[in-house]
Amino acid sequence: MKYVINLRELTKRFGNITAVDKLTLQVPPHKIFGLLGPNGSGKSTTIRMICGILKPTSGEGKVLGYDIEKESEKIKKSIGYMSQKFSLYEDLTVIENLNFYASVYGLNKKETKEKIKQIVELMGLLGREKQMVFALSGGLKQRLALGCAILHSPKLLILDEPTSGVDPLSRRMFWDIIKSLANDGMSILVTTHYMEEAEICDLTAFIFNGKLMAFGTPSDIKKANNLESLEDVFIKYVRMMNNE
Ligand SMILES: Nc1ncnc2c1ncn2[C@@H]1O[C@H](COP(=O)(O)OP(=O)(O)OP(=O)(O)O)[C@@H](O)[C@H]1O
Repeated sequence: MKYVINLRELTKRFGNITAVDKLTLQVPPHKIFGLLGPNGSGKSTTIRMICGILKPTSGEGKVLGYDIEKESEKIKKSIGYMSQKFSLYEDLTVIENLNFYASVYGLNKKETKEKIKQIVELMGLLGREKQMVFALSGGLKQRLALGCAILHSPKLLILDEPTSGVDPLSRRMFWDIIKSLANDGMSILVTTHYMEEAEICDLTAFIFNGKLMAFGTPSDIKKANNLESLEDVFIKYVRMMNNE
């Protein structure tokens, strides 16, 4: 497969608001792809269309080779999704949460046992299997949520602001895991407001008012703008959009 995400002129309007405006981009496999933009720029709307849960007003898109309108069920089964809200059951233990998601994904007994063992180790949750989720720190909850999102070994993992509200050490550990998943062949789409995280991505896209402003590697985008950091690029675009 040439592209895991292939969008052509993808557009979503809500009444007279154009949340996503003729978005065209292609993301090759095995990359960490960062979707960047200020609040309300259209990132979540784009992600909802990519996941097949929101129909575009016009344009088209393929995700893992599947059409986002006609084959949304196949997309839903092949992707992993984690948002800042974590979707964990607070009154269940770590292992009960993992078992629950394994059954949702239809894993058999043997797969469940093997996969959970692997994930508990990878996420640094060894020894905490029987702890209740409500008693875990934000960073541990975040890694457990990530573990639940990858139980079915998705080819594409979508992370919507996954590190909001967790401390710097937890963020560092989280990104080390993301990098190792990408090294093992997973493709990753991540949105973040932290530009130092965006610098880690292999590819980034900046969207403002639903429109694509830049797409490329962090170093190409910095070079094209003659700036030293993605934070400077981000600020430049915000000022341009505000006509400052
Ligand atoms: N269901 C909806 N109905 C009406 N307007 C919507 C709906 N969903 C999003 N919007 C509008 O579309 C625009 C893009 O919103 P979106 O949530 O995609 O932005 P975002 O980049 O994800 O923002 P944030 O960083 O705050 O999560 C905003 O103006 C928002 O108010």
